[in-house]
Amino acid sequence: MSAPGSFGALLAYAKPHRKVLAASLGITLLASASGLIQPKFAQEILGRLALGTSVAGPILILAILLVAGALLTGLNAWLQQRTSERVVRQVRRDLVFRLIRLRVPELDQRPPGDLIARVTSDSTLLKSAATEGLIMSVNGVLTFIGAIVMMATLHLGLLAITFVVLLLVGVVMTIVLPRIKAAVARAQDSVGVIGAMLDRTLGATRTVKANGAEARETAAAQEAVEDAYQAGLVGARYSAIVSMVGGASIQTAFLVVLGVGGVFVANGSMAVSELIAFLLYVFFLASPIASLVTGTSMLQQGLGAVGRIGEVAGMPIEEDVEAPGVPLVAGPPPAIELRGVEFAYPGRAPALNGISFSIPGGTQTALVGLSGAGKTTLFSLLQRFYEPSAGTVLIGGVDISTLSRAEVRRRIAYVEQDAPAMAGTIRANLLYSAPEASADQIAEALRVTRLDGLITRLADGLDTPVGPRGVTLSGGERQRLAIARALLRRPQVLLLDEATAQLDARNEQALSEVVTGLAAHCTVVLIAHRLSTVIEADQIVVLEHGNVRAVGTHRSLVDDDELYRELAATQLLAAE
Ligand SMILES: Nc1ncnc2c1ncn2[C@@H]1O[C@H](COP(=O)(O)OP(=O)(O)OP(=O)(O)O)[C@@H](O)[C@H]1O
Repeated sequence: MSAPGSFGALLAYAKPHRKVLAASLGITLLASASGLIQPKFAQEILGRLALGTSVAGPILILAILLVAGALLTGLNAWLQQRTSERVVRQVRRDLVFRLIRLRVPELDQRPPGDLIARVTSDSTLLKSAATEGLIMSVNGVLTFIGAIVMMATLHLGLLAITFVVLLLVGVVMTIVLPRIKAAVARAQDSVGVIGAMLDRTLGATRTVKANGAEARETAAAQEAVEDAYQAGLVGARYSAIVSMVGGASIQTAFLVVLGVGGVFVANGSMAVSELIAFLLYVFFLASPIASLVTGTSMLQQGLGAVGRIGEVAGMPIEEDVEAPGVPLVAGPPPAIELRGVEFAYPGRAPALNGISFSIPGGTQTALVGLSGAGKTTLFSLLQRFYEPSAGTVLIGGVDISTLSRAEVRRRIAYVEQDAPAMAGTIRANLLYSAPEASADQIAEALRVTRLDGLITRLADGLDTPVGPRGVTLSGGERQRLAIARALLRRPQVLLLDEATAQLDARNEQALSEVVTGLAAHCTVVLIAHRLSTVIEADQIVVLEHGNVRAVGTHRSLVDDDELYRELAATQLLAAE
């Protein structure tokens, strides 16, 4: 695979469209060739006029060439732009596919706004580079060679003079073009930062407003806006230099050729018609040079974006999560076993230090411990969001590292710590875990989670939108919605991360009873900070600094474990 940002990587995007691009290049060359022979016809017409013979033939051919050239140019523009759109569509499809499947460790490190910018903004820059830029560059080179050959047939001395002047363009382009690429990459990085900043701010609007931090957030985003502007200016400056040198060199070449050619004509070593044809070629050169300049600038801009797009292609994804239409795994609730499980987040002290304990199938186990003890981390390992650095996790006696992630996750329903609802309606949120759920099943899940009252109060009932991240619901309603979603999944294993933390006493009690009842159908593991859920548990695992400190029932732990007793006596496990 080509390195991100390399020309090879850019070509890879164009490769699937090589036939259309080749056709388009062919048309471009044809149009250029027709332009290339026009000065020859002009020379012919001038010659015939001098001799007094008919010029009708050459004029007719010239007219046909002009019309055909215009038609071909139109067709070409359409072909190129359609291909550009297709390239962008493919890049966006690939990026979206990969971003949704990025591994959790990668996602935990990357600001979503920057990742989004790669799909929206970087891909747009690639648009013209992978098609128009490529064709213009190749066409520029080939037409340039064509013009040089034609000029060589007219006068070698004048060609040599023209060359010297044009050499300047080559030197300037070699120096300037890599700088355009760097400037574009910097500008795109800044666009990514703007996305990341806004994502951060808009994702926490209430915190921003409550802290009166609008000015600070605006200033931070404006800094990135300014960076993008400055980088854009640098790119614009270099592009201007290239165009200026391109244009000036043509004019210089024209004047020099006119002067020197004039001398040749005066001393009779060159015909006037030859000089005029040669001068027309010098002017004609402006077109391939402009093509080259614009085309290579576009390519450099594309390369700046290709680097950022290619980075995503290099990020590891979860390749084993595709399971379209595969039903949840049915069967008796499985036992869960952890054997010597060790884990550390990148660059952090170990979060789990060789944990071992068993959860019998069809029971309810509560994990308790001080904040940061490693409870949520354990859930992440159970679902293979992260992999342990040592030890084994077994579900139903099977080492989950031998199963695909899809298979592991199909057994499990998970209610996250902050129970996020997804933008959309209440119904969409419920069906997210179980698209096939019947109206009766939905009604039952709502009844159990005591959401039925809320639904009847809402004018649009189940079709009420919940807003971004479910902001139009209360914290407790959001939590109950997440639990209802998990129940509809009818999982073998139910993981509840402090799922009842935001519920009022009545709802909490009701849900605790539901959860206890569920243990008959699935293995329930819950992270608990409150006593009511813990008391009912068949087993309680007390974690401390990534170690299992004690395992037992509420009664036995109150008697035997000091930390548990302390937890039970304080707000963590509220009043007995
Ligand atoms: N994604 C992450 N990247 C790096 N470190 C993390 C990450 N998630 C958690 N940690 C760290 O790992 C340790 C264990 O965190 P974990 O979330 O498992 O604790 P917890 O017992 O669930 O705490 P709480 O009860 O407060 O939710 C903590 O020190 C935490 O700072």
